[in-house]
Formats: sequence, C-alpha cells, structure tokens
Amino acid sequence: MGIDISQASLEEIGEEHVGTSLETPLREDAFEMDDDLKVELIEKHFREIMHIMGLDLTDDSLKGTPHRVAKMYVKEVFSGLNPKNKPIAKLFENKYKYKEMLVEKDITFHSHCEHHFVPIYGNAHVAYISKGEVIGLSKINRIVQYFAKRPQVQERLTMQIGNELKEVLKTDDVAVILDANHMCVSSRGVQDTNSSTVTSFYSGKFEKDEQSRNEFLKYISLEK
Ligand SMILES: Nc1nc2c(ncn2[C@@H]2O[C@H](COP(=O)(O)OP(=O)(O)OP(=O)(O)O)[C@@H](O)[C@H]2O)c(=O)[nH]1
Ligand SMILES: [Zn+2]
Repeated sequence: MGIDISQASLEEIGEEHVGTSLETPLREDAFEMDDDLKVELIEKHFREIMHIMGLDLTDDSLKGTPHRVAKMYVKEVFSGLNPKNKPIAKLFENKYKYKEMLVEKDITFHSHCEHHFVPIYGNAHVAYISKGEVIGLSKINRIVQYFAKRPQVQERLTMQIGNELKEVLKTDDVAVILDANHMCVSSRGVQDTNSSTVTSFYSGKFEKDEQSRNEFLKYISLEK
C-alpha cells in the first residue's frame, strides 16, 4: 500500500497528483487501498470532524453517522473514483443501418462539487451518430452516472462523458450537454437559487456541422 492515511498527516495527502486536466486528479497509489479500508479510515476521520464540531457521538441518532457517511462516500456518491465500477458498455451491430443521430435526453445525474463537496444535480443530454455499432440505451445513462459519481467540476464531467462515448462507440460524432444546479451556489456562498450551469461537448459532425448541432439542440428543446 502507498500512503497509510491513518499515519500520514493531512498535508501529505493529495499534494501530488498525476494525469492531465481532463482526468480526475488522483494520487498515483489511489487504487492500492481497498474499499473496506477506505470506509474504515474515513469513518474514523469523520467521527473526529463531528467531535470537533461539538456533537455528542454517543447520541443514538448520531453515533452511526460517521460510518454512514464513509460508506456513502466510498460505495455510493464517489464510487466513480474506482475504475472497477466503470459500466461495461454492451454494443450491438447497427444491423438496421440506422444512420441518423440518436439522442438520449433528460438523463438525471447527481454529482458533487470538488471545491465544497456539496451536490451538483441536473440533466444530461447526449447524442451520437453510429459508425457501425450501437450502444444499449441504459449504458449511456450509466456512463453519465459513473463519471458524475466523483468530486467534479462541471466542465470536466462534460468532457469525460464525451470522450468516453467517443472511445466506447468508436465514433467522433458525439455531443453532450449538461444543465445543472450547484448547491455550493444555491445553498451557501452567493445563495442564488435560480441560476443553473450549462456546459457542452461537441465532436466530429457536431463540432463541424451547424445543422447537426442545431438538430440536436432542437430535440432537447434548447433551440427552435
Ligand atoms: N468553473 C467551475 N466553477 C465551479 C464549479 N463548481 C463550483 N465552482 C466555483 O468554484 C469557485 C471556488 O471559488 P473560491 O473563491 O475558492 O471558493 P469560495 O470562497 O467558497 O467562493 P464562493 O462560492 O463565491 O463563496 C466558486 O466560484 C464556485 O462557484 C464548476 O463545476 N465549475
Ligand atoms: Zn462548490
């Protein structure tokens, strides 16, 4: 195992990371610790945070919270940090020779802002044009949700989904739009409950051909 977080000071953790800006910044030894140990260590540290906040950890309702939070982080809301949870995208031959774009719209996703660790939630709209293979529809939703289940910024989430679809579907013709609410903007800080954030990824025909892009926007009702 690399860094033992029970012994390392918090300053040592997360100082260095590898990868390009498109990748989620992860420590080189991020996958050396198994999930159960992560839960155990996060639980311990979260108990400490609650204790510092003055909460009584012997209270019936609170005593299980450190474990609940740790389990939720590792196995639920941040499960997309573990490549073992990456969905296996089942592809089919495009036997019907369908050559138009396929749009999967209003895909619900929940993520967390990497700056404040509070929820980001919204909808994703995805389109692609097959180059010979088609994907099972639910796998598009699963790919969106896998990348959402990480600490994120919306720009990177959008690009990670777009690039994954290009790779899986072996086509350049991919478009992704995310429209999301950031609770770090609505529930704290500036406290704007109205604004939402729209980000886009256009590749291949969607980048070069205005007609394809407008067709996609029309299907998702962002443009007439
Ligand atoms: N570009 C981008 N910024 C984000 C995203 N999510 C949150 N942010 C912003 O990240 C910024 C972090 O800025 P800081 O000034 O370090 O944090 P802060 O003092 O808590 O800022 P306030 O939210 O303005 O109170 C804030 O402006 C957030 O609104 C995102 O997905 N993309
Ligand atoms: Zn934030």
